[in-house]
Amino acid sequence: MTKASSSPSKSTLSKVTVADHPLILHKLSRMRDVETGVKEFRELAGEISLLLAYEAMRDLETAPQTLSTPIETAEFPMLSGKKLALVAILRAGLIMADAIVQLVPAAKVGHIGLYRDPQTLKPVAYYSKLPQDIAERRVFVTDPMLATGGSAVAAIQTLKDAGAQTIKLMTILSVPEGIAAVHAAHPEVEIVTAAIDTGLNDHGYIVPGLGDAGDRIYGTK
Ligand SMILES: O=P(O)(O)OC[C@H]1O[C@H](OP(=O)(O)OP(=O)(O)O)[C@H](O)[C@@H]1O
Ligand SMILES: O=c1cc[nH]c(=O)[nH]1
Ligand SMILES: [Mg+2]
Repeated sequence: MTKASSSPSKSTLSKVTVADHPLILHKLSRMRDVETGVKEFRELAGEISLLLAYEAMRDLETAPQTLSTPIETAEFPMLSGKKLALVAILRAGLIMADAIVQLVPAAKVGHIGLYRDPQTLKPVAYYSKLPQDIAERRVFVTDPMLATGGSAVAAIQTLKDAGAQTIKLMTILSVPEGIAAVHAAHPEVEIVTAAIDTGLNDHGYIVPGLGDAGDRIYGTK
């Protein structure tokens, strides 16, 4: 039996935040359970995504704005700075972006379609649609699984090619191999994840993991 995710709080890895809040860990354990069905799996993925966004967006800028409460007029913090974009790596990342957009409804949403070839484990690109002003936005890339890192590396490169400059990667499960791959290719990209698992099996699946996230979200297996 593998010991599940004993990642250090807030991580000691540079540029990696492990959001190991008890609520997140409990929900993640429910997601891992092979008995958890499609409906609950989706709900849990959405709930964890909201909690991860709380952590990932902690450094959003605010600026004081003058407002009147029913009691008095004063200055209060409102979001300022760069506008936001959520970019989902299809398919599985869509569930995260769909949840997070509830928190930041003015964010634009981009989609990058990639699937991992089961033999080579290399990402195959099949779609890309990004906000035209992506260069001016803070970008949060969403994908529940960071395994070999090939998909995240490719997606971030697509974003950079389109002009994106400020990019954070949000994942539910990561492994050291995937984190290393992202940081080898894109050292400045911060990663916010719920857990860092042990590693990968011979098929490139995260161990102990939760299986194929896309298949579990969409019921395709
Ligand atoms: O780090 P990597 O080794 O690249 O693996 C991670 C990728 O694999 C999964 O997508 P998948 O290819 O299964 O596509 P799907 O979301 O359509 O199921 C997952 O959602 C990531 O995008
Ligand atoms: O464990 C894994 C690895 C890649 N993609 C998944 O969906 N799950
Ligand atoms: Mg999949």
